[in-house]
Amino acid sequence: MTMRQAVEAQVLNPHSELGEHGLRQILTDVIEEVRKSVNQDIDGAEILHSLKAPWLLSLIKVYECLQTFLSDSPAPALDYASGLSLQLLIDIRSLPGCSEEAKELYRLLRQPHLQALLSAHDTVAQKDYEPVLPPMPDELPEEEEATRTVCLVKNKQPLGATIKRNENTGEIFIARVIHGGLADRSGLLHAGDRIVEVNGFPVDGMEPEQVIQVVQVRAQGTIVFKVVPITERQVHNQTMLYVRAMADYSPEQDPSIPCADAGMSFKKGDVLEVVDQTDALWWQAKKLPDNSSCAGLIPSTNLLKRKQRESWWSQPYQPNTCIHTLSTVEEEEDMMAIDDKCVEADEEAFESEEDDFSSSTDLVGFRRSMRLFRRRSHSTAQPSCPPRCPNSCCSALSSPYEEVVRYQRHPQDAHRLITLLGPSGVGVNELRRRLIEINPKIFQGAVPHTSRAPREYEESGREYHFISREIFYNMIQNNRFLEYGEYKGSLYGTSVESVREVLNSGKICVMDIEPNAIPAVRIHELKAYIIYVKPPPHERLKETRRVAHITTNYYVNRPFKDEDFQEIEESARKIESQFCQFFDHVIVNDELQDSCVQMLTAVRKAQDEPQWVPASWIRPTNT
Ligand SMILES: Nc1ncnc2c1ncn2[C@@H]1O[C@H](COP(=O)(O)OP(=O)(O)OP(=O)(O)O)[C@@H](O)[C@H]1O
Repeated sequence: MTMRQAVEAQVLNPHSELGEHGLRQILTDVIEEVRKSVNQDIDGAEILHSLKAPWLLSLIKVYECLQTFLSDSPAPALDYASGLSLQLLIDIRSLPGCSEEAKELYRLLRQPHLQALLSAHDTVAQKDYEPVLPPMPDELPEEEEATRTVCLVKNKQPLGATIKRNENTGEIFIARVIHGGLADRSGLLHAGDRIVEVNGFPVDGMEPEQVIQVVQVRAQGTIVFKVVPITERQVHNQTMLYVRAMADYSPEQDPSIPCADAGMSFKKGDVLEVVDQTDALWWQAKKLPDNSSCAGLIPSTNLLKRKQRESWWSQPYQPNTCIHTLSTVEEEEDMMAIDDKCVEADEEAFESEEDDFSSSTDLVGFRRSMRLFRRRSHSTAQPSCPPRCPNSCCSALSSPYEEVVRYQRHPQDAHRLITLLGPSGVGVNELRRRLIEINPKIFQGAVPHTSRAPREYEESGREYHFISREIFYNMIQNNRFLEYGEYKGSLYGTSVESVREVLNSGKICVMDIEPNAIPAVRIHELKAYIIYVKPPPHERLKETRRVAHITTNYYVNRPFKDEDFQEIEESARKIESQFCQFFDHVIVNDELQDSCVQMLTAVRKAQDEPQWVPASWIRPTNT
């Protein structure tokens, strides 16, 4: 007999029991029938015919059974099963010589889970669902406020709430509840609740420190708060916000923080998840990657800006950094001991030196010229931003927090610009050169512009874009340069177009920059990934550069001296302290081979893995 026949037989014999098995059969059969019908092209007559099909009749019968069951709600046979079982136990125990069956029944009835089951049965049978509340006092004083008693079980972790005192009334209030802390997780204490008692001690008139002492008496165990709940709770402003810290912050050094223990320290470059911005002054945030469930207090943007202005502890990056200067770097004037064994450097020497490295057009002399220009200009006062700073770096960098979002480059999108940054002599150029050499089909530098005349062997668009001074100035006016400068009477610069050209060709553009150019490359279009090349510890620096040669302001290729190492280290310290918040990756340039491998890995990550990037790159902001 098939399943379907069985079901139909059941329908034809209405007196047979519709047991669980039968019901399952009916439902299985119905599903089967429906599946078949769906696959068939059924016309109207067939649908009508199927209305008297046995499976449909079975289904109707099931429906009717369910309806009957719902209308006759089941009533308990008795509502004192636990009492009955107790009586039974007493009776069995008093039997003089009881049978094995009676002993077994005694054992069964004594089992705690059976007793619990019978008790639950009685509770349901007696519909005894409400808690027993103490009787209401007949006469309640009208002005008495409704209080709530809150018991929290503490296990060494902090309570996760701060308190404040109303100076006029002396009343103690919960100032804020820390996101993810004990009080927050309990859901019973809220900012604005008035604390009346702690562990039975009335707290009105106490100093907040005294209240804390009462709470801290018990490091562990139950703490009982009697509170008058706030009537209108603040709506928590919990929009998801991720920021990168552009300044260091230490609650221990901040006398204005409401509760230093609840504060969270952070360093430049840390990514923070702001979980609560309800308070205008003190936000709550977690440091990513998030290891703790509990948030900490951090100053809001406005408050931190104010603190920075007051310059208490942090020295934010002063954004007068565009190297938009056309001041000519004069010939050497400063005193410096000349090493006779070395070749004195001039631009020509640098350029032929570069040409010796490789015939690659990426390795033109611009970099040396540019670096020399930069080095020399570093000793002079930094120019300030021109009125129309091309990259609005002033506004972007003066904020102590930069909003960031997680971004992963789509394979079809242009590559991110790879920028290398580091103290002069650390090996930025070496690493950049090696990267391009590894795979020139993938990596390429941008062709710079210059106002100087081409040499015999040079071709415009290969070594440089050779342009007139006027055109160069015009490009400066139109903010076309990521950075530019003047060296020995000629202008040099890297334009956005040159970088764009490389990116549009599908290659990865690799560029070395000075810190001053950071704002110019951190833009939506280029999405620069900044790799900082850091010197290794002093001994390793000396060891690895034993046979290497440095090119200084004056000489090409002379062996490294102790002063060079000191200069590199000093410059590294300055760059790190001012700009570390912009580093996406740090490579310690110890063994050259290792550094190259690290660089390839970093470049792959930059292009293929999600990274935190400024939110303004992804969506326009109002700032
Ligand atoms: N890890 C390393 N081990 C040994 N030598 C290195 C290492 N990195 C770089 N060098 C060598 O150090 C010298 C200086 O490197 P490089 O010219 O790349 O410096 P730089 O950071 O570009 O500075 P600058 O812009 O002033 O030229 C070069 O001779 C280079 O080969």
